[in-house]
Amino acid sequence: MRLTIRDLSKTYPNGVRALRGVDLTIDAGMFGLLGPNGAGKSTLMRTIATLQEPDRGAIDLGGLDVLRNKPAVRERLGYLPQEFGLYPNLSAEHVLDHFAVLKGITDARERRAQLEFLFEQTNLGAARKLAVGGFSGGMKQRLGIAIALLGAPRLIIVDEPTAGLDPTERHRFLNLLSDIGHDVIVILGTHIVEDVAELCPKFAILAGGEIVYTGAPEAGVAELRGRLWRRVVAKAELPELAARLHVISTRLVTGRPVVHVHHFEAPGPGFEPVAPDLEDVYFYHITRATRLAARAA
Ligand SMILES: Nc1ncnc2c1ncn2[C@@H]1O[C@H](COP(=O)(O)OP(=O)(O)OP(=O)(O)O)[C@@H](O)[C@H]1O
Repeated sequence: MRLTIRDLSKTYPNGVRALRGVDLTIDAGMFGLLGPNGAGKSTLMRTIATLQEPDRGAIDLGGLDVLRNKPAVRERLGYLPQEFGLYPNLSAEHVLDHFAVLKGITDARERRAQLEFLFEQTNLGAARKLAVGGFSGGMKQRLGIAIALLGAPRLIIVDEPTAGLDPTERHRFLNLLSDIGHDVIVILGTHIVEDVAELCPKFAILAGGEIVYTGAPEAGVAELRGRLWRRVVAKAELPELAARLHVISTRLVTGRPVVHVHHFEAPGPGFEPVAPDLEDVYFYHITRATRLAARAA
């Protein structure tokens, strides 16, 4: 199964260009879609999920033209949106059963079997009779993924699923995602770099509606090896450094700013080499795109 996206563009009526000629090829397995707030991740995922129209472009799912065969795509799709409401007084079992019917699983025995399996998989068995209004954020997200997994979808899209979860629930959720079959395409949209580092053999970075990087996390890290430098700086130095060098990030380490700079050799006294990680890859490509856009303007 392969998902191919070609030249996908979307401008909202207010003039925001949310997607600008997006090209992506996504094979079975976990695929991370990483980008800052407003990058266009939700727009891209909603378009793949047939919930909104692009202005231009094509999407193909294993030979199926997604934009022209929406009902057929929906049969193969599981989608966990960023925000979703559930009737708070209904039990988890009632909710899941209801969505199973909507998904077209009309045979009662088949529906029972799927509910058993999904409550087991999402570790919500003990809570199935409880009203969802009392669920924690993590339980709600796990119920959301159970809903998305109904009907054994071939394409699963989850939008920012770990935002707001505590570390225990976040790990539980990521483990759950990693257990989904390997012959299924799972697109994980997130702004959390560690989610991608922990789960995704392939990923893309979306910034300003454009794909600015796509590949394997290790390849992205390898490209930066030997080109990354760090230095503890005074806050007052930052503007001058940023004007002169490609500063990819400024982090506070025990209250003092530490810059990471992309440069082919040591950029000056006091800089020491640093081994890149995926966060550096993310910041490098985001800042590079911003610099290129500023130069073109
Ligand atoms: N319905 C809409 N009408 C107008 N502008 C929109 C609409 N939906 C999104 N946008 C704008 O399009 C851009 C991309 O939004 P989108 O929600 O796709 O980004 P995102 O990467 O998912 O961000 P976030 O993580 O904040 O949800 C943003 O500038 C956003 O304000």
